[in-house]
Amino acid sequence: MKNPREIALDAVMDITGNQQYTHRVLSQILKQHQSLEKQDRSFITRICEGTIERLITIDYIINQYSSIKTNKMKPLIRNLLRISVYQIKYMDQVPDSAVCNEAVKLAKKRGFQSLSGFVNGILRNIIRNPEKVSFPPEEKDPAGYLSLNYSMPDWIIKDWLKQYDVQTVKGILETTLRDKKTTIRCNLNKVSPDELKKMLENEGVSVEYGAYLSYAFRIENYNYLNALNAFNKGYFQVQDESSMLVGAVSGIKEGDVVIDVCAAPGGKSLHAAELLHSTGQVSSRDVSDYKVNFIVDNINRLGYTNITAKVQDALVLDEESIEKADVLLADLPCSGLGIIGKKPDIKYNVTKEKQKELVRLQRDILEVVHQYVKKGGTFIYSSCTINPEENIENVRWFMKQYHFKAESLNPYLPEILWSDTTKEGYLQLIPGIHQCDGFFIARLRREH
Ligand SMILES: C[S@@+](CC[C@H](N)C(=O)[O-])C[C@H]1O[C@@H](n2cnc3c(N)ncnc32)[C@H](O)[C@@H]1O
Repeated sequence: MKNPREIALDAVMDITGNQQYTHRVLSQILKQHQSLEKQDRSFITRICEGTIERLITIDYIINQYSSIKTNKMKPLIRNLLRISVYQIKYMDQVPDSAVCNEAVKLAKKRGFQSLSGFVNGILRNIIRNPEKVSFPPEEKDPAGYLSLNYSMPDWIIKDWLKQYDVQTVKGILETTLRDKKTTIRCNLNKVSPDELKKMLENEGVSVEYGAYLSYAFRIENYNYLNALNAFNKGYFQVQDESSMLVGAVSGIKEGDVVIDVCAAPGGKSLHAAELLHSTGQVSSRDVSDYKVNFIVDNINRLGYTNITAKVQDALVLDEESIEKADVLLADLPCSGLGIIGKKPDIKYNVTKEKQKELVRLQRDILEVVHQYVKKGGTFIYSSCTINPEENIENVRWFMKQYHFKAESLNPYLPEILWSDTTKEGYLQLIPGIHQCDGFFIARLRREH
């Protein structure tokens, strides 16, 4: 029988060894161990997510106490040390000595009797001599300092420091590590925001209002979503407020035809269906059956009747859609640097080369899908990244190629989000400056 620490160790082994996504591994593991208490589930989740999120910092710390560097250690020992250091440094509720004893027991249980002394020595040394860790001085090496302190690859920090001042970069990094609430959109077709709030609170969930939209809430203290009545009844959809702003600025009117070309799991399509108030039609598309099934599940749960989902590769022209959309949503695949707080794996997987490939893919998709917009229709381009090449530079490129004009977002946005760029038709949301994920939205109108 495995205890929660061993389950967490196996999850971290799987994530780091097989390059699996943290959220997928966690959801599989938690499904396999459904009988676990809520407390144990959150303990496992916290250790896995936290260890992956802080991996650069944790390895840096271990390497200051060990003559054998983490990349030369046996994978089990390396990951056992990693989850233990995470608990020692970032989880106050666990006594350090217990973390150390449990790690030694686990090393023995997993066949590493001979290395249990090594594990014990390193962890005891970290506990006894915390001052031994030294980070590069911030003034001399800001990128190195920020990278090691906030566990972010060096090249990403250097890129951000070219675009933003140090305080903004720190804000992004701090928010990314801190902000762990789930944001939800109230399904106004079924329930009012106040009713939803009461219902969730009656189910023991902590609920806060969103920062920008009256139908957005931030929730925490629930076991899992499927265990909530309000979720099963389709009273809400998990969606970040930044992503809800796409619906807010789309200007969708009753009777409109909306096409969403990269839609799974359906956040923006479903919001569009709601904004149509049971009229019009949303065609929600993604590249595979696997992806489209997520949209279908959400349509069924939320109970909208004016939306259909189908497999359609956005790179392949769908003749029947040409000039059919009053509103086209293109929320394209991107480097995801705005949602690292929710998906920590992104920061380790993305590279400069991958970002360049994504820009090419985004432009290839735009070349095809812009044809679906009616003359005079609206085109909303969005992404969940803060990389300008995938955002404003793509929009500028697009406007040079095609007859589309940017339009002010201000009539649709809460005043607090107004800026020079929103007047020009685009909004770059930055974690730490804005109270939501990093996200980009541009609103364009087809001229002829
Ligand atoms: C940023 S996500 C979309 C999120 C979604 N709009 C929402 O609000 O829930 C990008 C999506 O693009 C899809 N995608 C990638 N390449 C595609 C292609 N060639 N055709 C259609 N969809 C594609 C991915 O499967 C992914 O679901």
